[in-house]
Amino acid sequence: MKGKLITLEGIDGSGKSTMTERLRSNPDFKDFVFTREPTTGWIGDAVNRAIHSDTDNLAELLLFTADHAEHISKLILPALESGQNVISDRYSGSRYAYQAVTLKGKFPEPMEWIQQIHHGWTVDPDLTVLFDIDPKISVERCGNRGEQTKFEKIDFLEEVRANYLKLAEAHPERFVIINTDRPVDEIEKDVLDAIFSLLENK
Ligand SMILES: Nc1ncnc2c1ncn2[C@@H]1O[C@H](COP(=O)(O)OP(=O)(O)OP(=O)(O)O)[C@@H](O)[C@H]1O
Ligand SMILES: Cc1cn([C@H]2C[C@H](O)[C@@H](COP(=O)(O)O)O2)c(=O)[nH]c1=O
Repeated sequence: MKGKLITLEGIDGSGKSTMTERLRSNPDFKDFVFTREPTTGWIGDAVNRAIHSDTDNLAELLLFTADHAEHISKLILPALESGQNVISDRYSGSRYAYQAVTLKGKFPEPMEWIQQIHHGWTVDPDLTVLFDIDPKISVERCGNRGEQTKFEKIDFLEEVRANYLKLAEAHPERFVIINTDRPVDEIEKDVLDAIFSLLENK
């Protein structure tokens, strides 16, 4: 594969979409493919129905995972194979961090179980930028936006954050943790440093 896959991860309201828009309007990124999960396709629409309703947690994970499979085969792989760099606002890390909380008690080791069902077909990112912030701050930021998902609760997001930090500890070779309780310009500088350092080592 010739292109690089960069994913932006973090709890709700941590600033990923704000940064995605900054990168998208940066001329250095004009040839990058920007994408997101849940996707904007029909399976992504089904995911959005699930997260705004009382859907069974396992069914919800499987919908997110189906959306990921479609994303990989229709967009991620073709783009990378054609040499394009891809930036995804949320990706598999969201499943490992969020659904490991919703499926607590259903499986002895939910995060490992979820990772296992991705094995053999997912594409691991070359770089994951983890937008790290205290959920008390991010939930307050979300309060200033419109529609909320069922995940935007402080206690729940504390657990999601802990899962993200666990993933970052397990994969120091590709995770960069960025404190996003700071002005956007400062965050942007760190994000650009992380991305350019990956691309320089190509
Ligand atoms: N560094 C920052 N300082 C203050 N407010 C911010 C900062 N970054 C983003 N915000 C604001 O916080 C809110 C959430 O930001 P954003 O939508 O970028 O988060 P997100 O990580 O994409 O959230 P989600 O995953 O839930 O969609 C927005 O109202 C945004 O304007
Ligand atoms: C990909 C993915 C997402 N989620 C959660 C995270 C958010 O609460 C929503 C998506 O909303 P966004 O504001 O559009 O980012 O879904 C998840 O639980 N698992 C996933 O795999």
